[in-house]
Amino acid sequence: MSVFTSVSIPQLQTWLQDYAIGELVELKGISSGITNTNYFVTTQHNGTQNKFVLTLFEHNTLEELPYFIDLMSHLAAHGIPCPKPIADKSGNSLHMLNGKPAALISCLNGGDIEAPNVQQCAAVGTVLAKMHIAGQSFEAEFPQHDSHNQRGMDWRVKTATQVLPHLPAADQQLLNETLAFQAELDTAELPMGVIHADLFRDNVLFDGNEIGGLIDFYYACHDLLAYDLAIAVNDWCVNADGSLDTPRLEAMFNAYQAVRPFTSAEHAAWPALLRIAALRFWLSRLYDQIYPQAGELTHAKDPNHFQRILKLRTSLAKSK
Ligand SMILES: Nc1ncnc2c1ncn2[C@@H]1O[C@H](COP(=O)(O)OP(=O)(O)O)[C@@H](O)[C@H]1O
Ligand SMILES: N[C@@H](CCOP(=O)(O)O)C(=O)O
Repeated sequence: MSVFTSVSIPQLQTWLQDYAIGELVELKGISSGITNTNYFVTTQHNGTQNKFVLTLFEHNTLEELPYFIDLMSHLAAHGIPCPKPIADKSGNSLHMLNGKPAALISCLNGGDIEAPNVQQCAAVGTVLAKMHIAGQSFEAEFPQHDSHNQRGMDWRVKTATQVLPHLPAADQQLLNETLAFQAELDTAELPMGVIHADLFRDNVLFDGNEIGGLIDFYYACHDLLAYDLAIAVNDWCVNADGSLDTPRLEAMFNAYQAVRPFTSAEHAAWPALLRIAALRFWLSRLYDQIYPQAGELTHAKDPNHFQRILKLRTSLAKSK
């Protein structure tokens, strides 16, 4: 159950008085999700019912959030299917609620899929490339935003230090070898921009083979564009043992290239980026396992899955 901060109906009714979205009809906690508190909110306005998602941010300060709110507004305005933040009567989309920063966003259609098919992987490749392109005008429009990378190189190095003493010798060796590899990796020629940074299957809503939308932009940041595709490939295009499934990989990769072709430097770095992307999620899952947050982690995620992926991507990179 992922409602960490409860909101009562009278509390929300008071909060919604600043918005022009009508009367509250229903408030329903969302059980999936592991980071923030989310509710479905239904209102009635001029005889029409509208559905929204209310998010209470459990780990971000109010100051950190405008980047994500402005990013979603920008992407939605540029045709990327993603939630649109709802502004109040004064034009503000961020407010405190029950001691937490909170925002209302539009509710998208569809649900997440466990076992994606080739068409769905292609659709993700296409939308991710379009998002990367739309991100360029976002960075030009909002140069003042500090896009803090919560899971970048500094975090990976710090987290590795925290988990290393708890690992068996073989995993320590794998981790040390990968840390040395990422420190040596020359990324100077690789295009950067806004990345989603966590485009896993649970962050894309599908209606059949059609994308309803991308959600959970709260790791978005300025980083290597091809790394974002590597993150998605490592979740969407793998078999149960972590090996890459060629038809899904080709579908996602080619669909991405059709919209934003890789540079030759990105092609050369691709095996390395798959490896770094595996490291990032191995580390976060290890950290959550070794240092569980009391009452918070409701859906434990298996670090060994990403250890296997990292080993496989390491062999792949060495074979190139
Ligand atoms: N804009 C949205 N439209 C529809 N459903 C949403 C939307 N945002 C979140 N959800 C639902 O809420 C769930 C949790 O959201 P998510 O952002 O992944 O939470 P967390 O950040 O806590 O992991 C999603 O799996 C999805 O079912
Ligand atoms: N999609 C990730 C979870 C999000 O990352 P975290 O750093 O918040 O744990 C996963 O499946 O591990």
